[in-house]
Amino acid sequence: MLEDRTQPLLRVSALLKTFPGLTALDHLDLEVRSGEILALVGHNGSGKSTLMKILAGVYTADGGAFETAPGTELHFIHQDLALIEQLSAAENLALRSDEGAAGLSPYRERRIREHARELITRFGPEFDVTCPLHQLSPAQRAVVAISRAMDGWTHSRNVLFLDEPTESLHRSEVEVLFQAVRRLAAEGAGIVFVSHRLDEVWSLADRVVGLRDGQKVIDQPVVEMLETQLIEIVTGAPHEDAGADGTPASAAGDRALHVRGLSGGSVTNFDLDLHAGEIVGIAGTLGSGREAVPALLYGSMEADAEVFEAGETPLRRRTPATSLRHGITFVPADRGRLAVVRDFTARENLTLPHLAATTRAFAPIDSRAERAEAAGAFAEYEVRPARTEQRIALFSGGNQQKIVIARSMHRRPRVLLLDEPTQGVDVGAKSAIYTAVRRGAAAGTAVIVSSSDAKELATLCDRVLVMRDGEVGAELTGSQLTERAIVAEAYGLP
Ligand SMILES: Nc1ncnc2c1ncn2[C@@H]1O[C@H](COP(=O)(O)OP(=O)(O)OP(=O)(O)O)[C@@H](O)[C@H]1O
Repeated sequence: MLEDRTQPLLRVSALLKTFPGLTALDHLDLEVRSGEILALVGHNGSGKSTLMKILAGVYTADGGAFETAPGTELHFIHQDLALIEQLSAAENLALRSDEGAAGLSPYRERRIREHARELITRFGPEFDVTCPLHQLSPAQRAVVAISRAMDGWTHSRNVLFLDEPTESLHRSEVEVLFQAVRRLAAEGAGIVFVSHRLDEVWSLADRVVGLRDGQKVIDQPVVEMLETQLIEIVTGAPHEDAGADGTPASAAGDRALHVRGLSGGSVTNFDLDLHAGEIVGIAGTLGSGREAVPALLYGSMEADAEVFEAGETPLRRRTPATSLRHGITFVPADRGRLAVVRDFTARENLTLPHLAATTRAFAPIDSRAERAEAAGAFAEYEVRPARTEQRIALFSGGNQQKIVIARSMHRRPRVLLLDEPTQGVDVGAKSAIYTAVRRGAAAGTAVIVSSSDAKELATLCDRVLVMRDGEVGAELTGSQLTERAIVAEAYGLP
């Protein structure tokens, strides 16, 4: 244990972690001091989550050590949030505190509900704390995880690790979270913040530690850094604006979707005319309906529609299976639960939905064709490590996202529905995904992108529908389509 109060709260020395055939952490040294916010950055697969898992006791290191100051606790919010999906927000929060044991108290239910509400409203709009977590949006689940990590601290000199906590949050929600984080740091906590959003690193961090292939390549105060320098360190490549590689596809072609009066979840009377080759964004704050639109269009969320036509074909009973048959595919935000078969290899996950293409009649799967297809997708999307035979669950979060997007683009769908497509993805991969989406649109796919990232929508889309209170509040195109305008419309600002 670190004894002296002027010493760091956490010191990591020469930490080493290997997995078969790769070194995930290569003799990493790191210090976290009281009162500082440290941004931990690095490309997908650079070792950030591995470091946190070792400190949290999930993995054992193969070498090196770490120590904490007396009384300092380490708290973690992992990418997968580690919440119990079948329980409500209130119950998840009660598990963290002594309330979980007070099962006989008649007032227990009310008390845990009130406690949960109190914690959750620190981070923005209140929601139903008694509803099971799997019915909440990703952003609401993140809010529950953050509330749980900050609940019940007896003193402030703890270290809080946040692994991409803002991925599903809108900009204003991010600012609420940042204010809470800054308050904790000002009270003496050490914060380690993992993010691929460099603008967030800029606005929040005091110091930046950069990892590349498990090694520390930079450790310096943020004020001494240039943004381009940071991007180069993280990607290992000269900086190019992620959105600067081509103009948005704008050739509006045949009708892909014609929808009138779509209602379901928090959305009412949603109308859409989508054409081949168009990229249409869906923006809006948490609770505006933005996050429900792709699932409603896909049929994975219950919805009614007065008119729903794919091309010229009316779809009366819509389910994911009928959508797929009519060329409508969906990449959900919550890929860990909804988009991958965790025990299958990356190759199997890539080729599963379209095995017919690599299967000859009455013959086993043509594994050579399947392998060639997987290798091609890995190269195109820069998936790391380039091991198509590795179980998908062993890839880092961002690399899993690249695999899922590659899969859905493969069969040239009529309509591609993307929910938070670059969540957890580094700047290099973001650029690869934008290029692939534009290429798909140029080849005739109509794309819907629901995103909390206004800059992403302004960069990628031909037009953006801004949701407010479950309805389309504004449609932005041409010169009106800017990041600022999207945010202003989402919040009803002048
Ligand atoms: N259990 C495991 N078995 C084998 N390899 C693993 C395992 N866990 C992680 N890895 C590998 O270790 C490397 C580091 O992964 P890690 O998840 O720490 O990256 P990361 O920096 O958090 O990435 P991301 O930004 O995509 O979340 C990657 O190459 C990953 O594939």
